[in-house]
Amino acid sequence: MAEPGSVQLTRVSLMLPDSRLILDDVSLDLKPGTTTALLGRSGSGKTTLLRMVNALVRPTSGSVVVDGTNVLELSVEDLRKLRHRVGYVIQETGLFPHMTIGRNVALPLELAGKSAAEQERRSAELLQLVGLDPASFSQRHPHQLSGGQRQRAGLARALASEPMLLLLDEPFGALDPLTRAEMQTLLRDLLRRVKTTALLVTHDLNEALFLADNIVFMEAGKVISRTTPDQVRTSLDPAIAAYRNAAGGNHA
Ligand SMILES: Nc1ncnc2c1ncn2[C@@H]1O[C@H](COP(=O)(O)OP(=O)(O)OP(=O)(O)O)[C@@H](O)[C@H]1O
Repeated sequence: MAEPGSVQLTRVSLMLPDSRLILDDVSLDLKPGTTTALLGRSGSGKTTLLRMVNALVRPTSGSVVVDGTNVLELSVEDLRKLRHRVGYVIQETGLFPHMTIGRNVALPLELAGKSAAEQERRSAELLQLVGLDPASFSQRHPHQLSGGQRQRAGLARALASEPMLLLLDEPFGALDPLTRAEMQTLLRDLLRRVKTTALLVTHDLNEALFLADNIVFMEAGKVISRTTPDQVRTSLDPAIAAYRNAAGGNHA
């Protein structure tokens, strides 16, 4: 039996109807409880690859296996169940604007059939966990929060269903450097505590070095290097050295 949170993408490619090859024979193996960062230039295919994990994008060839199950063969109903077990955080948070923060965070719990009391209790606990005082934030709407606070609420919602897998697509891309550093520390602490598998798309090498166990570099739809933070810090590979030089280095 596959361990919860294991992910194997094997030789996936995506060719668009106009014959553009967006992903070219990419394989990725995420071990349970580890964090993998995808780094690469804009347009190299990082988001597309991440979205393949929960079948938001389907490859034209190759397989996508989560917890031992080929997600490309799942029924609509089973795919829905799988997505409930996957936390998804994007730059724009995806919070519903017409719902309060408390309701937004509780939504996965409601979908999982939890009682109203349980939803309220867990939602307050999760807000606390990401550093938002429930008494002050539960009843507000997303537009009444700063970008950083919204990102915290988005993270709380992603954690609500105790996900086996967290997909993080440039989660802190829109934040100022100080708030971003705060959120990176928060995420690192959370990842250590909840021990979920995580896949992080980022442009920021320092973010990858700070958060990830494994770093995968992409270029033009291909994986060009699979490394670890320690290897990146000392690598003589010119492509990796170029990233290092561009990043300057604060967490590294
Ligand atoms: N639905 C789509 N239809 C057509 N082309 C697409 C679609 N989605 C992505 N692409 C193209 O696929 C390529 C890879 O896009 P993707 O968003 O995966 O890159 P990325 O590495 O995440 O970029 P960024 O860092 O800018 O977010 C780009 O050339 C993009 O224009």
